[in-house]
Amino acid sequence: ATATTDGGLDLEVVNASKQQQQQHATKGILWSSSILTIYLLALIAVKLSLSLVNRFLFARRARALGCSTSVPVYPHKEPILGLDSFVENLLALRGHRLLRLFTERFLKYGNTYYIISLGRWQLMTAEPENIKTILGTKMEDWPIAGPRLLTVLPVLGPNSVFTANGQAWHDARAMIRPSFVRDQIADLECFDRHITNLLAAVPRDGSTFDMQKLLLAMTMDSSTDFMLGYSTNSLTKASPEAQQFLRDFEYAARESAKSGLLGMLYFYLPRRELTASVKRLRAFILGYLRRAVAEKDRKGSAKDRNYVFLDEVLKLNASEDHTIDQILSIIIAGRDTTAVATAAVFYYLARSPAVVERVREEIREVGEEKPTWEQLKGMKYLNNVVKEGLRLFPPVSSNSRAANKETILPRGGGPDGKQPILVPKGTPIRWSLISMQRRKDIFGPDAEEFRPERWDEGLRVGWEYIPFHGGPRICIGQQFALTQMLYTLYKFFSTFKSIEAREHGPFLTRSSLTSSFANGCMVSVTPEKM
Ligand code: HEM
Repeated sequence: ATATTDGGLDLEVVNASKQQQQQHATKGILWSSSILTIYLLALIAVKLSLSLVNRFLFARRARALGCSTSVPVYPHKEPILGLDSFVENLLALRGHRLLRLFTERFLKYGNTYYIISLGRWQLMTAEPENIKTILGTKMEDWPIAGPRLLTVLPVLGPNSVFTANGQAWHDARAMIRPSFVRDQIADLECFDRHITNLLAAVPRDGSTFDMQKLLLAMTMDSSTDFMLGYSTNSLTKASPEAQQFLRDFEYAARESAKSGLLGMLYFYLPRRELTASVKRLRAFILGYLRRAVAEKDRKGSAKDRNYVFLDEVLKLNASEDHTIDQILSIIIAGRDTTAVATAAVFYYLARSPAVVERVREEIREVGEEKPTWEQLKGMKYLNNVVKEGLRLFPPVSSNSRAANKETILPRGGGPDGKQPILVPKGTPIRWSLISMQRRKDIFGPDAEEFRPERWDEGLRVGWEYIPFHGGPRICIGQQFALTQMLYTLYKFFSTFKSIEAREHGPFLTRSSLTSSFANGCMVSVTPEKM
């Protein structure tokens, strides 16, 4: 290019070379984006082929192991993340119909089926043989993991009896087991004190009250009494610290349920309030722990009762943190469950006057103001009433685990769902006790009805009825809970002639750490002594 007076050629030349540069750049971009596209397509193709190969190999292994490869699948409209079922779950959760939705799906798709849960295949089951395998015969293949772990992890940490697996779980369970031997459970003084407080709080003028709320207060009072030796006394005169403990406990339980729902996402959300609540909960227990240490050798302490869990645990010289982990676990495991299970019995009794009459007859036969453990256990009908309540509304209505290796479940495959299936490593599984314990093919056509007499008619059940689960991790507080329920019912129907339902809407349940009545258990009583 030569110079001109106005420099025009120079400009043209510059413009031309700019254009060329731009063309080069555009070509470069196009080139690299096509390479990227080819690379991505190749990656997808490789992934797809690998997944097809894996599927093929998996199916071959399954067949070689005698497993069926045909397992029902939820008919997703959005089959990548499974957002359709997720939204359906969320809506049901908000409408307090999640448990009902689980049951409806089992009726539609079979007692074991696959569903996508936020991009991940998950198994659902209401099959006793599968649950027996997960909790019993192949427990090692199905540790506490996935949603079940996430739900309690923020509050209990990884070393509590309720969250740990393997040796850590063995150690934690061994630490608390001696505290649940029969002699302790049969000490009814503690229950008596708190049921007396509950009875005093029941309105005598026939007005409506929430039985579930009273029972939640009572079980918190009795479990803190049993564990710490001092009760929160929420039914009578809760101290400001006890009131704060109750608030923190409720808050932590609510937040835990959220973490179960949101999964790992929850751990990225700000959790300052939860951290503060958990810190206060632990400090509350620590206060009693240190007091127990100080009082260990001192006589005549001001404790509410003679047998105290904490005193027994101190003998083991475990660290403060470890002890607090276990105490918090037991309160979380035992408080709401026992309250809701008892509320469920009241819920059904409030709708079954003939059953109440039989219960009162049996109480009259015993005729004691304060029955013994043996007398309570000998009350056949009352025990059946409790059993039937726990069948229709087990407070741990649904639960889950995840496979830590490729493993076999005995049911779910083939046209009748009765053949074994091979489950890939990492698969989470959720079971629904409430759906299983209401199955008509197990409990008969009237499975949805409250009929305690069914337990006297030769009904033979094993893993079909497991409100406390089964296997090595069976609820350690089962006898504690049953005794408290029997004692509560005995004292209640020694005091009141009848109980009436004051709410007749559908059976709505709130799903949190455990299940509960979404709108409480609204009843009134007839204030007449026997
Ligand atoms: C009606 C009342 C109760 C019901 C329905 C119930 C139910 C259950 C269930 C289903 C489990 C197994 C959870 C799992 O493996 O994921 C469990 C575990 C447990 N429960 Fe209960 N429970 C009740 C009351 C209690 C009480 C009163 C206590 C203690 C005072 C208690 C303490 C525990 C503990 C510590 C575990 C963990 C056991 C382990 O993993 O080794 N529960 N409970």
